[in-house]
Amino acid sequence: MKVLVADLFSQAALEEMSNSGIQVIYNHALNGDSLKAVLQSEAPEVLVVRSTKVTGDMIASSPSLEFIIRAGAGVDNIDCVAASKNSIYVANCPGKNSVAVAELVMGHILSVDRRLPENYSLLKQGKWNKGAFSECTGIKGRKLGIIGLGAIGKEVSIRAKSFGLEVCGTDPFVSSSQAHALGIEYFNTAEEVARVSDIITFHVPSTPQTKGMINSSFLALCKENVVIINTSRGDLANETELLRELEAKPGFWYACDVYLGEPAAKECDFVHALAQHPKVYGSHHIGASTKQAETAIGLEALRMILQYSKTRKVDAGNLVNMQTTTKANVSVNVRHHGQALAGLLTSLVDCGCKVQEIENKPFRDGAAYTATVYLDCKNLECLQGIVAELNGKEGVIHANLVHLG
Ligand SMILES: O=C(O)C(=O)COP(=O)(O)O
Repeated sequence: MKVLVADLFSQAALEEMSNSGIQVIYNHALNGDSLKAVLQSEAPEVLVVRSTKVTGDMIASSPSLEFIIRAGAGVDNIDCVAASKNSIYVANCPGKNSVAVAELVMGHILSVDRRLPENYSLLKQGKWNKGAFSECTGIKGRKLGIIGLGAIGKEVSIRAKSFGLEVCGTDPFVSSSQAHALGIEYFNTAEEVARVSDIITFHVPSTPQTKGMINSSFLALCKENVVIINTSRGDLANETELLRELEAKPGFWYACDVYLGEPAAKECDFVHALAQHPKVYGSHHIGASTKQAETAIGLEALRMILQYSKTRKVDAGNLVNMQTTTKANVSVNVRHHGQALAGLLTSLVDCGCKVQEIENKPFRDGAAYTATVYLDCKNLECLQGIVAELNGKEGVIHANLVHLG
């Protein structure tokens, strides 16, 4: 099997890949036309990228391609629709860079609070000004709002709590009971989080629902001195409105790792109104750029490549295309409570479903239980299997699955 790795990638994973008999082509400088040309000339079956853009045009003109791996979390740099149309799998490496991103978020929180970048720059200019920083608030006891309680949001919460922050959050795919179990105050909407938080950090992918969500109306709900942190994607912010609010509200600060129109080149000039704004602390999209995260991601990509070379299959949990996000409702009528519901929930989670809500008032004999789950079509098949199995179980009168589309 031939694998093209077209981005910076873990050396250990590259070596392991070659040792496993995989033919590896490694060229992290490939981009745009040069990537398209190598896809055609080398005809790899697998392509591994980080933020390098994989366009529909590249996909359509690479008949050898079977599998694209995003060595990271977000897959918005890959034309997943074109990949699906061409029967090419796309998979990511969920959770493998979460700690690295959460660590960066803590860095930004502390940087804004203690004005670390100004501290450095004054000293570099040969100036001492202890008095300039006496207004810093401190973060203990302040409220952190987390928009998106997935793998990264959870890691942020763990670290924030150890700094004494109170944590609240929202996520349509996480139930209030799951959030409470993590010690997170749960809200149904981002707007509710905005009203109560001193610092708000975003950990959602770029989707039609999340694009532009950091805008004037969201910021109007926030406290005057709010700090917003965006390490997710640049397009979550409406940068024009954000810049206007930074001017209008003296106490409002923004810290980010991501920007609209981020350069494809690893090193170049970057003149950007937000990045250069005095009340914005920025980093260079380095959230995942730790050796630890790179190794974890590299090994996960390697695991998938080896699995794919043997079975031509991709783990459902990693597969991000060939499916649409869909909603289903599962109801189970039980004759006696047994383990039916607990088992159902575990199986749902095992098959990759995110349980949104469960009306599981105290177990009662003869009761009906309902779970609304968001899942992938791929997992729908798996869910159908679980429901069929439940119907054969002792104590279950009837299990039903309604696909809500
Ligand atoms: O994993 C992600 O979604 C990231 O944004 C990390 O980006 P990178 O792999 O460093 O280009």
